[in-house]
Amino acid sequence: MKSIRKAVIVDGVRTPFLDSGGAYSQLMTYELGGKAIAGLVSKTGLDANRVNMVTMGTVLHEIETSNVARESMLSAGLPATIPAYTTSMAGLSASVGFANLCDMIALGRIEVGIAAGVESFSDIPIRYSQKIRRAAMKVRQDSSAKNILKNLASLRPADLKPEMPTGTDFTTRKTMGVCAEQMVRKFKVSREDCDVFTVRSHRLAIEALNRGHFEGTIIPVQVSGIKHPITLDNTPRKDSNIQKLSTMRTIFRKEGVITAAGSSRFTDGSAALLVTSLEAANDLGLQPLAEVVDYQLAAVKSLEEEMLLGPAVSIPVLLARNKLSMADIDVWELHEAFAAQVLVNIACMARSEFAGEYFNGVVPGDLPIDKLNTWGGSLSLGNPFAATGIRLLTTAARRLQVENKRYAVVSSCAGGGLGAAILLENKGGVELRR
Ligand SMILES: CC(=O)SCCNC(=O)CCNC(=O)[C@H](O)C(C)(C)COP(=O)(O)OP(=O)(O)OC[C@H]1O[C@@H](n2cnc3c(N)ncnc32)[C@H](O)[C@@H]1OP(=O)(O)O
Repeated sequence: MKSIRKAVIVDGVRTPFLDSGGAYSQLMTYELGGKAIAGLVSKTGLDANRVNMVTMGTVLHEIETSNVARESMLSAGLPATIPAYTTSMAGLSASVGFANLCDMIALGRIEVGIAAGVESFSDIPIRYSQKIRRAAMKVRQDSSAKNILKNLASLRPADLKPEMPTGTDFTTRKTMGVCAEQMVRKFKVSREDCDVFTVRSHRLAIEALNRGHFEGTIIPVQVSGIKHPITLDNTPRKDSNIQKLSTMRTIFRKEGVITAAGSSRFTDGSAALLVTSLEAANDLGLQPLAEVVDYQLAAVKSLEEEMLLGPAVSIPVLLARNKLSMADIDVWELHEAFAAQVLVNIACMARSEFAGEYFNGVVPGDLPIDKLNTWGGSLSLGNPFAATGIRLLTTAARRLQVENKRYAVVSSCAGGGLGAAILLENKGGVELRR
């Protein structure tokens, strides 16, 4: 067994993120996933033969390509000899693949990995109802005309209705929006603060774009039938202002705080990131953006009241283990599932009334909003679930270099009451390859 080694993030890319139902509708999920992997290899100039493992997270599994990681890397033209596997942990699906690769690097099992994520809400697995599925299985066992007729007769017109994935949590039978509103009731964040946070997300995304922060990391995607390659996200909105947002109706609860604007949208996109051992990066002549120090996966106690409290249950544990305080972190990247959900997590960690229940009486502290998601977030950039995890890591690693800071924390909530926090450290200046 080799000793523990350092994993480093070399670089990351993503496709433009597009509202679902748009130009990526013609692509199957694996094709979209392949675009990010191919873009990463091309951007870094990596000899693909040096890649030891590919992971790809996805939430909406397409049955034909159940190991979407494998199909995506093959469609990207990577050598077939590289193993690839798909990771699934709701909104943390890509993050857990990334964490796996870091552990494999630390243990000396691999040197070079690609961690990717993909989501297409335009090609979702729509199923027949359970009654039809059962009847089909019975006919498969006995395909006599008598049995076919018997099973057909057992069906009602309503059974023919296809089942669409609804985004409803299986255990609680509630949508994420309803769950977020339930958290708002306990942690008391205001509609006004949610609107301000949403406007900020769009403003910062547009500013980051104009300042060129995404240059080179958003790879152009050519889709057949569309004349020009797609080069930009279509999600940030210039009309996201307080005047407009304050008049919008709430979506998930009449007396609630969450509007369409304050919700991340169903988005298509993919992202990929190169993670290597420090030695391999040196050997390949690649300058790492950041070292991966540690990560924490966690889950909440109550799915009813805390579904999207993942950051608040994972960040304090991660920081305590690394003897860091909230104030030691200069770069924060949190997934914005809903404006209200981000504010609830911040409130939970900052307010003494929750310290006893959640943190053994110790208040983790204030998460400085001026250091949070300063290049926009999921509200403005969109939320192709698994690809978001990789976008957050790439952004955090690049922000560390652009802002010349030491520590970054990336954190996400996820369906099923899951949460992750990842600690990155900048170990030296890098001239960003744009
Ligand atoms: C771990 C996790 O990530 S959990 C989170 C998982 N994600 C989710 O659950 C997704 C939640 N989101 C949703 O369900 C949907 O996006 C919804 C229901 C909130 C909204 O969907 P839609 O009804 O399609 O919203 P739509 O895009 O039509 O917007 C409604 C209106 O608000 C306007 N609007 C939406 N966003 C903005 C904005 N940021 N600024 C200004 N106006 C806006 C639209 O223009 C539209 O106006 P119109 O009616 O005049 O055309």
